[in-house]
Parts: sequence; C-alpha cells; structure tokens
Amino acid sequence: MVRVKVPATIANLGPGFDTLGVAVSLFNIIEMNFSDELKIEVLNEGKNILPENEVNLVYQSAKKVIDRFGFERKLHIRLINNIPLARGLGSSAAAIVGGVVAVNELLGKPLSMDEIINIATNIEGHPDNVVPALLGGFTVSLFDGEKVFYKKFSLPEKELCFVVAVPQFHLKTSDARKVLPEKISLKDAVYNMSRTALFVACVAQKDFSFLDVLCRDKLHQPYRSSLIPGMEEIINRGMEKGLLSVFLSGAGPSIAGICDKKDAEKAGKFMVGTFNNFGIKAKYLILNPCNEGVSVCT
Ligand SMILES: Nc1ncnc2c1ncn2[C@@H]1O[C@H](COP(=O)(O)OP(=O)(O)OP(=O)(O)O)[C@@H](O)[C@H]1O
Ligand SMILES: N[C@@H](CCO)C(=O)O
Repeated sequence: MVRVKVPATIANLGPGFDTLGVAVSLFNIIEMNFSDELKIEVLNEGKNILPENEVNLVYQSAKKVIDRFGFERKLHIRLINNIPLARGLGSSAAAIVGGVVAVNELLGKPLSMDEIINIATNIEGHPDNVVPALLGGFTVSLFDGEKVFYKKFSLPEKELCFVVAVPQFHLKTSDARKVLPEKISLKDAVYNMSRTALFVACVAQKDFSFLDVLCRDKLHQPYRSSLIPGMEEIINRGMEKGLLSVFLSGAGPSIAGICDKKDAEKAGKFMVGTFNNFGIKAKYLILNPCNEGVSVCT
C-alpha cells in the first residue's frame, strides 16, 4: 500500500492567471493498493458527494498511468480529504496529482517528475495548481499545449501566512471560466503582465513590501465577482483590516489574503463577516506557505 500526501494550492495570486501558484499547509491523503476489484472510499470532504466508482477523478488519473504502461490491475483507493471541493484551493489538482503519484509508486516509479507534471497538467488543463501541488513553494509555470515549463521558489514560512475565507457554496472552475471574455484590451494585458513579472522578481528577492500593488488583476477577478457575493467588498477593504494583499483564490469562490501572522485572525473575521453580510455562510483558514510538495510514505 502507498500513502501520498498532497498540499492544497492557491492559483493566480491576483494577476498571474493560469501561471502563478503556491502550495499551502492543508493536505489530502491518498492511500492506494492493487486489489481484485475496484474499491474507492471517500472520507471527510466530499463524503457522500464524490463518486466512489470509475468516474472518480483520482481513479481516472491513476488509470491513465496504468493504461499507458499496459497494465491490467484494479485498485483499492482510500481518500482522506481535507481540501474543500470546488472552492479555489486546488482540490481537483490534488486529486489528479494524488492519483498519478500514488499509482506511479505502486508501479515502481516508471515516471519522472517532469512526466508526472505533464500528465497531471494535461488532465487538469492548466499548470498553476498542479505544479505547486507537486513541487511545493511558489511556482511559475506555462503549458504550451504539450509540455510544461516551470520554476519553483521557496517562500519564508515563518512570518507571512495566507488567510483564506471559504464560503459554503461550491463554484466549479469550469463555470468560473465561462464568464471570462474571449478578448481583453492591450491596457489590461499590460496591467497584469507587469504585475506578474514584478511579483516573480519580488519573490526571487524576498521583497514583500508592495504586495498590494502586485496582487491586483484585470483579467479574471472583475468578471468573476458577479458569481461571488461579497468578493468586491472584501477585496476593496481587506487592506484596512491588516491584509498586505487580497485576491480571489484560484477560480474562487474563496478569497485569499497575505498577511503578518499577528494580523491573521482579525483579517479572517473581517472576511467571514463580510461574506455573512451578503448572506453567505463562510469559515476562514490560516495557512502557511508549504515549501514541500507531494510526499510519499510506503
Ligand atoms: N479528492 C477528490 N477526489 C475525487 N475528485 C475530486 C476530489 N477533489 C476534487 N475532485 C473533483 O474536482 C472537482 C472540483 O474541481 P474544480 O477545478 O472545479 O475546483 P477546485 O480544484 O477545488 O478549485 P481551483 O481549481 O479553483 O483551485 C470536484 O467537483 C470533483 O469532481
Ligand atoms: N487558473 C485557474 C485556476 C483554477 O483552476 C483559473 O483561474 O481558472
């Protein structure tokens, strides 16, 4: 039996749509073994919601690898889920990464990390959650349709943290992508491109002094705000409440902020209170950057 631990991830970080991502300290566990017949058990998040049959995303991802090597093996999979589903914390990437990495271990590690990154990104469609889930840290990645190119940077784990307000409702990434425009203006492209590039330079130099300017976005957040009551208010007022920056977590509906650890509770209460004012139940999580990605214990 293999046991794989995969971190949650926050993609985009404001301007870096489909490009930037960070791994955070919240984990799913995937246990997998060969078996006489397919058996899938789901515990915690997604119990009684996620399918326990062939359409389960962890199974589908593992099956891609099994088929690639021509094996005819059935699997017993046990999912101990802590990452909320369809909330912008990379649950689908964690499922895909967990399935691919676990089965790769069972098969004796035929795949390299680069091959795993390419397989998992092909399933997910974009690399910004997959790469940090696999490698940890802050990652910059691009997918050219065939291959993923990426770089990872470690983040300081002690001082800064992520406060994530998680509303009770689900928002599927596929639905949050449907509201995005086909075309954007050159001005908006430059707005995001300059911030994304400078964000990466600041992380490389460990300079977090103007995160508020870096984390703004004109490519996806303005269009998605209509799907998330309270989002605009949280983003507009987050800085007054101690956040150094505030943005949509992945495709939403969660909102994430970066702050000093001492300010995290106050910021989380503000974010949840604002969702509540808009009639949305929510909770907040205080998460650390996680510089280690997926890990395996046999
Ligand atoms: N542990 C899991 N096991 C099996 N399938 C899962 C698991 N977690 C997520 N999924 C699948 O992924 C879907 C959610 O993926 P989606 O991309 O919509 O959101 P997300 O990955 O949580 O958010 P984001 O990509 O914005 O960070 C679920 O509806 C389910 O089909
Ligand atoms: N970059 C993706 C992240 C969610 O999977 C999006 O914003 O749609």
